[in-house]
Amino acid sequence: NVNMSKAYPLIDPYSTGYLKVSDVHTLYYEECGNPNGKPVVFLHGGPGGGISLTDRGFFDPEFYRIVLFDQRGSGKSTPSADLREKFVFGIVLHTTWDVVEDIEKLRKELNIAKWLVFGGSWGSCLALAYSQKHTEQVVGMVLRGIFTLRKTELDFFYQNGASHIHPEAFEEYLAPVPESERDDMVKAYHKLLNSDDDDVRVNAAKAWSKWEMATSKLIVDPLDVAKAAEDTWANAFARIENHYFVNEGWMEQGQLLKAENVNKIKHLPCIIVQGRYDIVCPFKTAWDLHKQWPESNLKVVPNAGHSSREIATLALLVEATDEFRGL
Ligand SMILES: CNCC(=O)c1nnc(C(C)(C)C)o1
Repeated sequence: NVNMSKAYPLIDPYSTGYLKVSDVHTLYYEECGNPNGKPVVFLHGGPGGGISLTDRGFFDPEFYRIVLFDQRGSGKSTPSADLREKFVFGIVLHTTWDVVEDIEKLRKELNIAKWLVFGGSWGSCLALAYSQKHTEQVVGMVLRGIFTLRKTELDFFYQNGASHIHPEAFEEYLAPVPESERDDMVKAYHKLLNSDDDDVRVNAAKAWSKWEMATSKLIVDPLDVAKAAEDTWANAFARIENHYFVNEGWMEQGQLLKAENVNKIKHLPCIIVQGRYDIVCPFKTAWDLHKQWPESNLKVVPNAGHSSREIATLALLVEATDEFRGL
């Protein structure tokens, strides 16, 4: 029952494809809207969340060449939930920086020189990492629910913080973890999500995913919670998220918020849309980013949580992409 009233029509792609980006991974991507329009790339959350039909609705299809893709291991990209970067003796696992380069590979495949970058939650983290590394390819940024994988951010949501707002859902999230291991939930879930026992792995993936889907909106949406019960989706979402969080995104603490890195992109137009009551990626991180980047246009949604699909948040995101048609 997602109210997409402010969104653009959910059009069909005019082109879809698969792009091999490494020994292991092939990405699914789709292009919607105007083939000759201004390019925009949509970076989904999670990581591991994959794109959804409704993600097309943030952009004016007559104006934008809308590029959406499932990041490695996510959605229709293959192999699902695979954490490996390459097949070599011993295991080399993929990192944030491999995904940053995947975006570049896709951009070149589509013969795009520069594009607007749109990303929420993990997508905002990836957008910051990408734009700070490939600044010349970015014309502007629309960011939502700012997330930079600092330990304080991860602790708030996965250990002790959001649990005070949703204690009953948190008890379900705790359930698969032995009491003796509950002092480090991300580490405990890493064991469960990489178990050789399929039942243990899938059960943990559903519990991990349900915790996030039950807390993403100010008013809990049963449809979101139901999504967490889909085995394949939950497995990819949980395994990939946990893999990135155990490694704190392969970034120094606060790296994306450091002046030396924000200064690389602060000349770019940027609109930040942040729910006041976002308990998945609390407002503090958006505030820290804005203080480092005062030129960014911070829009606080007074009656929203984390999701891009809460009505007021969605409206501001569409307003932002409409405004950036003038870039
Ligand atoms: C900690 N993960 C936050 C995030 O990136 C995220 N939250 N919800 C999503 C989906 C909409 C992709 C489920 O992603």
